[in-house]
Order: sequence, then structure tokens, then C-alpha cells
Amino acid sequence: MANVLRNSAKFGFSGVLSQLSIHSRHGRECVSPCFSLQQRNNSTSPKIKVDLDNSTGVAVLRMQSPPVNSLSLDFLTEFCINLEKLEMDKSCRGLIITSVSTHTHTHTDTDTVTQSHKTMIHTITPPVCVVSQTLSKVSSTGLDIITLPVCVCVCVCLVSQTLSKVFSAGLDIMEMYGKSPERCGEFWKAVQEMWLKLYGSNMATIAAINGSSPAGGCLMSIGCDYRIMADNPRYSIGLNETQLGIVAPFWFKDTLVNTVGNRAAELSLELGLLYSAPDALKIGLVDQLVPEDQVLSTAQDTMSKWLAVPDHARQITKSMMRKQTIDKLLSNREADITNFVSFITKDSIQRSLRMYLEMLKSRKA
Ligand SMILES: CCCCC/C=C/C(=O)SCCNC(=O)CCNC(=O)[C@H](O)C(C)(C)COP(=O)(O)OP(=O)(O)OC[C@H]1O[C@@H](n2cnc3c(N)ncnc32)[C@H](O)[C@@H]1OP(=O)(O)O
Repeated sequence: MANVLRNSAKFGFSGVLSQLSIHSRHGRECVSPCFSLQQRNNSTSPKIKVDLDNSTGVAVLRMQSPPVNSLSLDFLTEFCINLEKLEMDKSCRGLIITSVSTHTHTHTDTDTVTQSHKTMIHTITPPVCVVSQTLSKVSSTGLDIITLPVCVCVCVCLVSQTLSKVFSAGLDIMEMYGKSPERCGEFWKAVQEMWLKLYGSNMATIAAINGSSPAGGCLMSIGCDYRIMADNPRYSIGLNETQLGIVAPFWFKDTLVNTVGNRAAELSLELGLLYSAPDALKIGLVDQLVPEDQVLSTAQDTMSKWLAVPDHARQITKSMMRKQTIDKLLSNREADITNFVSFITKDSIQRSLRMYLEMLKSRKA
């Protein structure tokens, strides 16, 4: 019984990890050094960074895909792989999803070198910062220092692009514009997968929304168990699909109805409303507003309350609340993909997307 949700979500996509891996264009598994004794299972990859704190059982997943954390096929693939890894790790009980809080995006690369210096840190004017470390051995007399050449890790941080103040700008519109039906189908399957994994997760999940969160970004937020949003007048959240001339599918709608109720969802979806943080709180689209610099710490404090509830009781209850919604997509996945592909590839819809993209660009000018 305790695994109803997990089994339900896993049924129908066994071997997803391997399928997703071959879809990834980057396909780079993350190997990163351990910087903190508290943390393990850490991974650093181009679009997502995950830190699991072993002492609390809470993982923080940071989206770091400039400029706006849009959900491309590559991003979704990486997201699902990370989620699956955490789901399988029995020591991970809670997941916080957020966007990197700085304006800079970090590319991390690793290399091994041999050196004969003591520990040292070079800070070179951005964009390059080199950190290197070696081991030295002091003789028993304390007079001779035998410096051992050792393999050390060099992290090269390239400040390459700026990440806007967004949680996620939603689905990557470029994945839906001018693409072949096959590619659109592959993309949509990854969108489904992201939602199935998140909405059906056995972990307690909290969205720490530290930026705007339209459409697919909102879906990701309402796929979590709890939402904490930065109280910043610049940020908005909602399922605004109709504003793009497209239609949110039934499982986006169901997730919204489960969160805010039928009437608010109806208004919200038909008008494609994007809510300010206070308005989102008013309709229950988010659960709590806090000053921007407290979003993550509040999520961590809140998570400890969620984890105080015995896992099995929380998981069975979550399953009871969400299983029907999940099963509806599981039993209609192929039809949903077919619908999406035939809808999105229509000339009229492609024209709407082009106009929307032009509008986004002209707003900048
Ligand atoms: C049956 C079909 C169902 C499909 C369901 C669809 C779900 C979706 O999620 S559709 C995507 C909906 N998303 C949006 O409407 C958000 C659009 N973006 C924005 O409103 C803003 O970009 C912002 C508020 C998220 C951030 O604003 P700002 O910081 O001012 O950044 P810019 O607007 O200048 O954007 C920078 C850069 O990024 C491009 N971009 C923005 N959003 C997307 C996106 N969703 N996909 C792809 N690209 C996106 C934007 O065009 C800019 O590009 P450049 O001009 O080349 O720099």
C-alpha cells in the first residue's frame, strides 16, 4: 500500500532512465568532487545542480539553465534522471526545487593535474576562477616538507551567461516551433515524464519559487507538495497557455484544479492568467510568501515539518489524493502525445507561437 503511488508512477515507464539517456544530446553524467562532508550524491551538470544533505535527507535541486530555465528536451531529460536517482536513494526523503539564486550561471569542468604546492586558491578576475588543492606531508622532525605530487581537481568556473530572475519560463517554446512531428512527440513524452515523476514522487517536495513561473514552470510548482514564493512584485505565476494561443492539456488542468479548485482554475485557464505573488497566495496557487532572501531557508524549515510525519503515512495519503489524476494520464499517454503533435504542428498554432516569440523579443527592444 505504501508504494501505491511509486508503483503507479513507475508502471508504464520502466527503463525510463535508459530511454531518457539516449535522448539526451549532452548525455553527460555528472561527476563532481565532494566539497562538504555533509553532502553526498552531489552532481553538477550543465542545467541542473543537486545537493543532497545526508544529515537531513533533503536534496536541493537548483535549475541553472540560462537565460530563463526553459524546459527543453535536454533539460527535462536531465531533470528526470536526477529525480529518478533521488527517488531510488532511500536516504533522500525530501526535495526542494529552486532556481540558482545568483544572476550568474556557472559552468563547472573538472581536470586532473599534478602539482607540488600546498593548498592554494587562485582567484583570477572573472570570468575565470581556478581553485586547486594538493596534499603535503610533513616529516616527523617537522623540518622537511615532503611535497607529494598528487592528482588534484581543478574546477574552472566560467561566468558565461546571466540567468534572469525566473524560477522557470515553462516549456521551451523553441521545442514546439518549427520542429518535426517526431521531435515534438519525443519532447512531449519528456514533459509527461517530468510531471509523472514529480507529481507521483514518494519524496516530500517543495517548490522554492524565487522568480517568475509561467506555464510549464507553474506546472512544475504545482506538481510539488508545497509552494513558497518570493514576495517580489516583478514575479508572476500561472498557466498562461491561452495567451500563447495554445491549450493546456487535461493533466495540467487537473493538477491546477487539485490545487486551487474548479472555479479558480476555470478563470485562470480560460483567461491564461499570470498572478502576482499576493494574488497567487489569495487563490491558493502558492502556500506562502516570504522575502526573496528567505525562500530557500523557509523551504528548508518547512521541509523539516513535512519530514516529521512518518513517510509511509504521508506517502499513502499523497497517493490517495493524486493517484486518480496520475492514472488518467498513464492510461492515455499515447493519445495525449498524438493530440499534442497534431495540435502543435498546425499552421495556425505555429503562427501563434511565432507571434508570441516575436512579442517576447520586441519587449526587450
Ligand atoms: C497543447 C500545447 C500545450 C503546451 C503547454 C505549454 C506550456 C508552456 O510552458 S509554453 C511556454 C510559456 N512560457 C511563457 O509564456 C513565458 C515567456 N517568457 C517570459 O514571459 C519572460 O521571458 C520571463 C518573464 C520568463 C523572463 O523575462 P525576462 O527576464 O525579461 O527575460 P526575456 O523575456 O528577455 O527572455 C530572455 C530570453 O529567453 C527567451 N525565452 C523566454 N521564455 C522562453 C521560453 N518559454 N522558451 C524559449 N525561450 C524563451 C526570450 O525570447 C529571450 O530570448 P532572446 O531574445 O533570444 O534573448
